[in-house]
Amino acid sequence: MRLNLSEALEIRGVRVFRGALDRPSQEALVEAIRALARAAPPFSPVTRWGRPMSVRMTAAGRYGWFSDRRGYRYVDRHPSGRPWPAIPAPVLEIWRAIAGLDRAPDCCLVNYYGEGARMGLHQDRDEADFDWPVVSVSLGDAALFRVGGAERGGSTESIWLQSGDLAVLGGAARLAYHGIDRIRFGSSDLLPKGGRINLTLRVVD
Ligand SMILES: O=C(O)CCC(=O)C(=O)O
Ligand SMILES: [Fe+2]
Repeated sequence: MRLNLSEALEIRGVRVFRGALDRPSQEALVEAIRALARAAPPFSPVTRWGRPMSVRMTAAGRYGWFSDRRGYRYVDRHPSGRPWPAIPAPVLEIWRAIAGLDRAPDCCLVNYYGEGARMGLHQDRDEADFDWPVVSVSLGDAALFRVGGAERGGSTESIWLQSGDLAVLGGAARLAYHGIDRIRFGSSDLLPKGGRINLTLRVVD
């Protein structure tokens, strides 16, 4: 992994490292995610109101995130009943560069955005310790990322996340509301069928 953290900007306290991953690094990540998805096939979680989410998901690590009519939670197994695969080494390298060596992430959540997929404004608050950041990696098509404050209903700002960008929700922005309004389908040629992959690295418990 070649990481370039020199081009940093901030949106509502969320740090964005533009072009942090060069093309070979992005391709290496996609390869690793392909292998992960063979071991833990992506699925469409259902919200607690019974609606399938437009994003497909899978995960690696000790925990993956799951949702059904009982609500949202971390679980230690893929829906198949098998444990989640290990977090790929290049993904761990990104975490170490941002969050250091003291703690490895427990979860690498993998979100797949096809044409028309989006993710509503939410906080990442199912983790036990908000001192650890959530580190997000964007691969493939550009995505309109919206960020607000720690309270629902406040003002928001938006930025297009591009393939190879990292975003870090940490410090005062750890509980910032955020979401993906839309993707610009087909804007990147990283993924042969188009779409976007987002990875989020999290310390869970
Ligand atoms: O796709 C993204 O960039 C954000 C994903 C996200 O917020 C999440 O998985 O909690
Ligand atoms: Fe999130």
